[in-house]
Amino acid sequence: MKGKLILEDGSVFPGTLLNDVQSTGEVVFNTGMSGYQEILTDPSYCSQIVTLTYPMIGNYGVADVFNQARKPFVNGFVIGELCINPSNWQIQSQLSDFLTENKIPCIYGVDTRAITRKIRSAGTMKGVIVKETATQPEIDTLFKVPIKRDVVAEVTTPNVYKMENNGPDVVVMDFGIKQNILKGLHKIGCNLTIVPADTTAEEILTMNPDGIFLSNGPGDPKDLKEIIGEVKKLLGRKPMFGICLGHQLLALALGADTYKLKFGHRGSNQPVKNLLTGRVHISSQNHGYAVDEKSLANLPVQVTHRAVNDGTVEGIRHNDLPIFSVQYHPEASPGPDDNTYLFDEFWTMLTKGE
Ligand SMILES: NC(=O)CC[C@H](N)C(=O)O
Repeated sequence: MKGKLILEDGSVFPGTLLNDVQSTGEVVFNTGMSGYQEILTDPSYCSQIVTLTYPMIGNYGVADVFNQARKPFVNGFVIGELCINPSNWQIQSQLSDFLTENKIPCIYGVDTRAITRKIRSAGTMKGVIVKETATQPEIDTLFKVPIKRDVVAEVTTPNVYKMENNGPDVVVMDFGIKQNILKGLHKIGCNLTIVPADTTAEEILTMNPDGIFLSNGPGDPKDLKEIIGEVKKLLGRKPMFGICLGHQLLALALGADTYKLKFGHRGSNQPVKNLLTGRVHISSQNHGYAVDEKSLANLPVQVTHRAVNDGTVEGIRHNDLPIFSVQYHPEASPGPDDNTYLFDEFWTMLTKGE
C-alpha cells in the first residue's frame, strides 16, 4: 500500500507502507550503517519516528540477542530499501515480520537522505506516517496528536529486579535502560539492583549500595522534575555514573542547564574527544538534548569530553565528589567498543571511592 511521511513544514516523502499502522512522532535521523534492531529497541527513541540514512535495511534479519529492551518503543520507522532476503548466522526472523508483529508503523522505499538533509537544515520536527489516500482532515487529526512527554514512566521497569554478581552493589535507576549497559556493568562484576524511575533517594540509600548508576532514557530531561529532586539528594552520598539521560539528570541536579539541539546526534561513528587524555574515540550516540556548557561555569564540575563535530559537551566530572557522566553510549550496541574504558573508571570509583 502506498503511503507517505509528511513533516510539520509540509514536505512530503512518498513510499510504501509495510503495515496498516499510521503514526505521529518527532522525526529524527540515525546515520549508523548497521544496528537497526538495537535502534528499534532502544527505549530512548520512545515516541519518535526514526529514519535511517543507510540505504538498505534488514539485510541481516533480526535475532533476540540484539534486543535492547523487552520490545521496540519507536513510534515509526522510515527506511530506504527493505531487504527481504536477509542472511546472518544468528538470524531468527525477518525485519518486516518483527515490525509487523510489534505493530511498528513502517514506510519503506523512501528517500531517507532527503529527509535527513531537510531536518539538518530546518531542525527536528513533528511528522506523520499516513496512507497515500489519507484525507486532509485525517492528516490534521494525526498532527494534532501531541508528542508524548511522560515517556520515562512508559519504558522504566515496573518492578525491582536483580542481576547478581560478586562485586560492588550498584543500584541502577532505570529510565529506559539499554540491555547492553546492564551487560557492561555486570561484566565488570557489579551486583546490580535495577529499580523503577520513581524510586526515591531514601529508598535507594536504604539499600546501602556502593554506587548508583543513572541510565539513558527518552524525552526532555527537564520534564523530570521529581527525579531531578531525588538525584539531588543522592549527590555526595555514593559514587555515581550517568549515561545519556542519566548524564543530563546529573547535570541538572548539580545546578546546570540543558537545551535542545537543532537535530541531535544519532549514529554509530560520532567522534568524541577525551579532554583529559587528548584522545579521540569513535562513539555511538542517541541524544536530542545536551548540557549547556555556560551553565557549568560556577559549578564544581569540569567538562571531560567534547563532541568533535560541533563542540558540545559529551562528558562531565565533579571536581571533588566521585561523580561522572557521559552524553554518549560507551556500551555501543550499535556501534564501536572504543569507550568501554568508562565502565572500568566506574569500577575504580566503586572500589577505591575516588
Ligand atoms: N539516549 C538517551 O538517554 C537520550 C537522552 C534524551 N532523551 C535526549 O534525547 O537527549
